Amino acid sequence: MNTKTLLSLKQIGKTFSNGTVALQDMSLDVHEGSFVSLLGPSGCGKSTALKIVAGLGNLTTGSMSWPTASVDPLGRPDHEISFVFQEPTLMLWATVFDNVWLPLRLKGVKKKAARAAVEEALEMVGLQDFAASYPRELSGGMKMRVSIARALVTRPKLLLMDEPFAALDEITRSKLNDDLLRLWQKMNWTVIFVTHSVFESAYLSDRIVVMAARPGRVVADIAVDAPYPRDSSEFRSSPTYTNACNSASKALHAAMLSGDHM
Ligand SMILES: Nc1ncnc2c1ncn2[C@@H]1O[C@H](COP(=O)(O)OP(=O)(O)OP(=O)(O)O)[C@@H](O)[C@H]1O
Repeated sequence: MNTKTLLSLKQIGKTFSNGTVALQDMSLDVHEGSFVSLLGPSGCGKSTALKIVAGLGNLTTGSMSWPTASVDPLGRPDHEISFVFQEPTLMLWATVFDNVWLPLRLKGVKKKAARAAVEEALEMVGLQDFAASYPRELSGGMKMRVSIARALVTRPKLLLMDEPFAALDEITRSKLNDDLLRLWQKMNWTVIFVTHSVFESAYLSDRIVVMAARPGRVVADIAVDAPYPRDSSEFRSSPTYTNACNSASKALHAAMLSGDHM
């Protein structure tokens, strides 16, 4: 396993101007190529942590560093992060192709020059035949696939996913879980995945970081020591999966008792 540290958070804290302590003393080293889930009750700071990693929010205390990544003069990783949100956030008036082209377009890449990359991204998520479709013509799962294609068209090193499948039905979610794992292995990404689901975190990740609220903090760090690819039915009935679910459930339960997140 790769043990190079891609991202290091050292005792980071975030207090919003209204006084809410969204994160306190959060430390986390994320290894290159790992799949880390942030699991926790509502309000424990999962999204805040993800936004800070994406450079979308400032730290109040602590530090964040990228020991192995190339960085710009402000210390931000250079074009290597993509973000996938719970809502696909597609442009409804634009075709699937144009939606996926957007991140490249924002970097000044013309449509013709972007064509190969967009087509490759669509193929990776199984939507090569839908380039000319509009979002209204797609199912919820397909819209999320477009959102993932848009995230991977820039070939990111780190993929940040904020409850990407939470709004989908169980079957679609399970299929997208498998497709995500397949892509993760193929693309050699590092993934930080926010979820409320113990089962999803245990199925997907090699590490589950459990957080508690008020103040948002890390309360458990659970390794899911099983190789990939994970055969869905076999892995879900394995002791490793069951133990990971039990440990994560217990930690989550304790986290919920320790916070007044109701
Ligand atoms: N811009 C903001 N201003 C003030 N408080 C905020 C802001 N954004 C988030 N918070 C608060 O910070 C805390 C952490 O929020 P955050 O969205 O990171 O939690 P979360 O774990 O992602 O929750 P959920 O699972 O419900 O999405 C919450 O108490 C939230 O109300």
